[in-house]
Amino acid sequence: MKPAATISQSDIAPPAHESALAAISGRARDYASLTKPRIVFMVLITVVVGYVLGARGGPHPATLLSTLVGTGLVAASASCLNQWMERARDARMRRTANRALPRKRVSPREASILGAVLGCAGMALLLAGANVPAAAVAGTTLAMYVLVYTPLKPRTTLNTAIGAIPGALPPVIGWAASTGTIGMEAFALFLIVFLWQFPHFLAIAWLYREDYARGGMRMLPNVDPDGSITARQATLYALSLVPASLLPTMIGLAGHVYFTGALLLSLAYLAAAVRFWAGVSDAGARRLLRMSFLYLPLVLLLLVLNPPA
Ligand code: HEM
Ligand SMILES: CC(C)=CCC/C(C)=C/CC/C(C)=C/COP(=O)(O)OP(=O)(O)O
Repeated sequence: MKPAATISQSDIAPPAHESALAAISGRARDYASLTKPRIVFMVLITVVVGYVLGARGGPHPATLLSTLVGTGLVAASASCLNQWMERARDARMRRTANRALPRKRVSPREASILGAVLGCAGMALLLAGANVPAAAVAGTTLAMYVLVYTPLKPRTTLNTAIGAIPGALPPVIGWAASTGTIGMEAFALFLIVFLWQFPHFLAIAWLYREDYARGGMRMLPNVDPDGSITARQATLYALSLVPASLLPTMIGLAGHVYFTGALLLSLAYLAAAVRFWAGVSDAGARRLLRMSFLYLPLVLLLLVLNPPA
């Protein structure tokens, strides 16, 4: 029988090419995580909706593709630069301490270069493959997110109201890419996503209030310990989202099935906010956050599926 002592490391270690592949895929995962892929995906859904509604009757696949890839790259750049700027604060918060920068799996220099390259590539693609209005809105979105919202996070609780502007501009990018203009319809899409964000991030701000305080971020729950103002604000914004959700039908952008669906969904979102307000709790905030993840994709789907009669 072969004595145990003769079993060498090479008997159990993976072959060299396999560990090299694992190291490369680990690196790729670290870089990809800097782009917050799930948020970029959701942002791109709002872009598609803006584009398709603007292009009813004749979407141009090549322009749509350039718009999506271009905006995706710009949004990825925004997240990357945001994490580069917040690396020290992210290290102090549990939710973000495991990110690639605080864990030192990617260097600040690499992240800033990646952010700049993604941003330039995305802007160039939008200019070449979409149009100037779409590129201008995307550039404004990037600048507002990175140069205004991100530096304001540790300074004022108004940061989120300002961050909601770049958050709501992506459907306008889509609309501008397909129509070359920014009109009333683009404003209706902007308004829905803008108002939708308040209950979304106020629920998050409540759930992570201790974490935000550790990181020195000024969020409403940090100056509102019993959550009454936070929950009231979430409810008021959910309430204003009810008429805003109906606007697309009123301005001839969507039909009556959309109207009914949007009414029911916005009332359900409002009910979750009211329930959170009636008895502020983590469970209530979690329900409201889950409802936010349900409301937006469904309303956007109805918008695309139900054109005006
Ligand atoms: C001021 C505006 C916003 C703020 C402060 C905000 C904040 C956040 C935070 C902190 C999370 C992480 C929650 C967690 O880890 O449990 C999150 C998740 C998410 N947000 Fe927002 N958000 C905003 C706007 C938006 C917009 C405009 C979209 C897309 C249209 C969006 C889509 C998402 C998605 C899809 C997730 C889940 C991502 C994941 O699980 O990785 N958010 N948001
Ligand atoms: C085209 C383009 C530039 C699109 C960008 C749109 C975008 C990134 C929307 C997200 C909005 C937002 C304020 C997210 C929260 O970031 P956060 O910094 O509060 O999140 P964190 O605390 O998890 O870092």
